[in-house]
Amino acid sequence: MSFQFNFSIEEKAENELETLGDTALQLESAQASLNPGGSTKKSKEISSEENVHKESLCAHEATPKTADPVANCSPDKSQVQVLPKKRAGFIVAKEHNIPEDFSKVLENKVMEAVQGLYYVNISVVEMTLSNDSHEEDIVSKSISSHSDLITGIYEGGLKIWECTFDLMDYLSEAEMQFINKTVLDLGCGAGLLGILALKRKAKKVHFQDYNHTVIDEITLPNVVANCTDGGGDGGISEPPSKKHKKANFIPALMSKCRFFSGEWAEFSQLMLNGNKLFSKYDLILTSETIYNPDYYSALHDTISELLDKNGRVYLASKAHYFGVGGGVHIFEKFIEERNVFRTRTVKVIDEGLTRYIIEMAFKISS
Ligand SMILES: C[S@@+](CC[C@H](N)C(=O)[O-])C[C@H]1O[C@@H](n2cnc3c(N)ncnc32)[C@H](O)[C@@H]1O
Repeated sequence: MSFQFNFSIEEKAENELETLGDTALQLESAQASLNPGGSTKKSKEISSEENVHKESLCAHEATPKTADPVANCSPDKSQVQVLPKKRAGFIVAKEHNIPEDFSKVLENKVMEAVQGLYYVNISVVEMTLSNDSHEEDIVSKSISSHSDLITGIYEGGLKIWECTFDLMDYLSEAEMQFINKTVLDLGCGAGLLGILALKRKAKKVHFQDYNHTVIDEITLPNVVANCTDGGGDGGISEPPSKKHKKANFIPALMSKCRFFSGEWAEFSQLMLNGNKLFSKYDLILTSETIYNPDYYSALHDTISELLDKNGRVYLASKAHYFGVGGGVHIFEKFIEERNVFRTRTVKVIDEGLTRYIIEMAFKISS
């Protein structure tokens, strides 16, 4: 089965897109920017209003830029607003059906590429969604509150966050083996970590995000766009280039994937209770998910319930998230107190605000 990427953008969007620059418009132009420079940092003014926290979370907008996204994210410039703390827990978990016609998923999407992976241009998604009245309405809420995080409402999955690239680098450097592994991209957002695992021949890859809009508008399109052979050898290593406008879709790859939205405790219940065939994960990959200590309990329990007893978690995080209060050291302390997992720092990225890759495993495994 083959399909053609459909980039039928409405006229208005197309006009507005011109302001994004040449590379935003075409998938094939994205091919030219396969270096890690496909993203840039988010830098917003910090309001002095009470109750508005600032933090050094650094999301990379999926807009075409040329600079290195990681190097671009210096802590002093990367502050974004986050609205007042409120516990998440209102979003019930559900599984998302994969549409039969995969090409529909890519309609009105503009793709870019980074490190050999496709991802949707977030500005175009935002434009499309902000014109629609949408059930979750996270785009309008995020724009109107000038925030990349609205606790309990929107948890940041529309953007690609810096540590995703750190973890991708680490997985490559460590030559992580995915063959026959069941993998969870936890708090997936764009889903690049899960897509990497899929490309490296994982047996199954599950994607989870808090917001269903993120799964439908970002994660699913990204996975679909990467499940092509680029007109080549039947693998998915090369995305379609300028010469290969028709991408050959590989349905078997999509059949390895499942998509879920909802709060972590709810997700865990859905997998354990509503899913007789569920087998625990060999690998859980998670990036920039420990910014809020209020979520640690749910995160810890979800991992302990869903990870195979010999499984491993690879977690990427900044040292500290100003304003929200989470970070690597406070998370490790929490884990230590619970006494279920052991943690090991496997990589430190010492640029600006230090970032870490942490490995977690059960203390008692076979
Ligand atoms: C800052 S975003 C990071 C997205 C992506 N991993 C990345 O690095 O680009 C944090 C992600 O964690 C997930 N998340 C945060 N808190 C959550 C919660 N309490 N329940 C479920 N998911 C949550 C959201 O889905 C969100 O996409």
